[in-house]
Amino acid sequence: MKRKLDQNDRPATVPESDEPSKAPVSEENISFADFGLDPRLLQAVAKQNYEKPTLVQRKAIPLGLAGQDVLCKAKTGSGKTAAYILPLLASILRKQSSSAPSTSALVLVPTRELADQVFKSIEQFSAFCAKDLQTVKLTDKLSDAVQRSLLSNSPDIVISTPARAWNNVNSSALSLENLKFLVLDEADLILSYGYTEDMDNLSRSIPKGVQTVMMSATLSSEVDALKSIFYREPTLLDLEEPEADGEGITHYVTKCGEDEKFLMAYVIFKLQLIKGKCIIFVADIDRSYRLKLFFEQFGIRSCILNSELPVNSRIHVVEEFNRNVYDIIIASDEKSEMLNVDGEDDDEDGEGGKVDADAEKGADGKRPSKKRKTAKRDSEYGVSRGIDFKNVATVINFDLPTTASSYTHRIGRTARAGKNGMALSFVVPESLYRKHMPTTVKTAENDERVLAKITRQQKKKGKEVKDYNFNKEQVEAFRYRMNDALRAVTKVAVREARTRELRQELLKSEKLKRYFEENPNELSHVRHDGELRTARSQPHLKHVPEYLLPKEGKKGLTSEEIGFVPMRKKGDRRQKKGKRSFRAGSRKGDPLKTFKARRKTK
Ligand SMILES: Nc1ncnc2c1ncn2[C@@H]1O[C@H](COP(=O)(O)OP(=O)(O)OP(=O)(O)O)[C@@H](O)[C@H]1O
Repeated sequence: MKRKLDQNDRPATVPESDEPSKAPVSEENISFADFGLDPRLLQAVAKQNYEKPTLVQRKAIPLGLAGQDVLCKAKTGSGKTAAYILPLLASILRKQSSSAPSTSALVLVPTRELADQVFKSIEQFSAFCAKDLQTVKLTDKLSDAVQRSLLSNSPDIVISTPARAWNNVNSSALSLENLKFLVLDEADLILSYGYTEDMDNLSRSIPKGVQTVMMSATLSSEVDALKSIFYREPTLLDLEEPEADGEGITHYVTKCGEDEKFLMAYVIFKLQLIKGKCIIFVADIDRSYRLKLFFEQFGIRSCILNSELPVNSRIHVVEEFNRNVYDIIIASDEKSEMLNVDGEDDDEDGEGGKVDADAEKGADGKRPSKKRKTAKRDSEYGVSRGIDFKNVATVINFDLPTTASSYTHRIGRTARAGKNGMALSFVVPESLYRKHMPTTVKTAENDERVLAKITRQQKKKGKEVKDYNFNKEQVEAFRYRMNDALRAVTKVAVREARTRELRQELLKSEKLKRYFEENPNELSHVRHDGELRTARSQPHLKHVPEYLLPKEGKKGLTSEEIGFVPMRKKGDRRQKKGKRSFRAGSRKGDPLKTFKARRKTK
């Protein structure tokens, strides 16, 4: 059995290259060039401005290049994608150009969103050798005939969910006969999405000796189960990166009643207490529309992400968010909602997944009928796992997730690639929980108990979960307006908004489908953060009257050190415009100083 490596081990041997031998390079100073990668790959790495490999890349790339099986656990946002893509591409480029075309690599992912992201990463890393390899992703909404024709040329790399991959293998459209490289990205999630049977089937079609790499942010019993598809014992990389003081994520919670969540969200966004881009997680789809309509009342623009929306729109929303077109995404994290309806206990270390899988699977190992009934939802949807939302300053848990593990993945959307970020969670105390939480959101596990687990989980990582120092008295001044807005957001308005958005997005999705490949730049006019206008409009709410604002400005609402998370890089579109940000102490643009909360221009 191969031994387990940890981060203190010296780097695995860098494979031989034709270059004359150099003095050994120390672990920390290793560069991408030291891996002996194909120059075309190095060019692509340089184009992405990656200066140095991250820890997971330093450990996993040499193993991958040496042909070893790897099972790797590394934290969210640590650069796992490049850690497997680079060895995968290197292995394909080593293939004899004279050999007959065949599919050499299969990348299995749990969601369509992730498939799209992996596809784009492969495109970026193969930018200088694009003519030498072909990549196909099978997760778009394509007919079987189209998928068959895509596969007819035996593309070098296929990216797919296990279900799609198996369908195509089963119909002989995809041959895995010459497979050399298998990747399971977000490995622990693959089983919890109900792909057990597909994985079993696929494992029988995969030839022995295929190099297998599994990547995950958590190690769980699902990963153990998946190990059975390995033909060799993998090298285990269990990497825990030390965070320097003040780096990474700062965790805040604020205890509040159900309606106070809306009050705080209003104050936070209308008065720009939090700067930069933000993802707000809510427990279900209706809640996301409720919050969006609520924000609309105040002229706060936001986009929605949920499993009901067409996949093209979902992908486009993430892309545009990453290009800084939008500031706020409201995402319903339906997996965690559905997976924990029975309130099973979860693992405190955030290494969970078992609960997810057990709750998700029926006795036959398939997804439960509850899910089949909601047929319109895409079972291959997922945003809290694996998606690389860029430069997210804050993750707000408007509804607390039901497990500590789910918390880890949600907050992993911020502080990625060595940046800083903030997580703010609204926690409904036990006394109010039973009484006021909507039944759709309520679970057997109440917020306070989940919070206790999260706190323990973070403590083990040396992190503190702090109180968000909100001056509740000052915030109270805004309650009247909050109530006004919330009254307009009726159940009927939410239902209509949901239907309307779906209709609009289906139309947009058609457009996106037609133009995605040919004219990606022409899509800038397809926005996803328009007003739904199904709630009664109250124009006066869009302005913040002077008398509501505390004399001390922002300080009157939150303590000085929280809220602002500098995230922007040079050359950022919005930063260039310089429209929304204001410096501390400057009156210009600060709604608390000018007493005019400005609406974002369209
Ligand atoms: N060596 C590097 N230097 C700078 N940035 C990097 C490097 N490697 C990766 N990144 C960037 O870090 C971000 C996170 O990378 P990636 O999505 O691969 O993380 P991950 O570990 O797969 O996260 P998750 O577990 O959430 O899927 C990406 O924006 C990526 O471009």
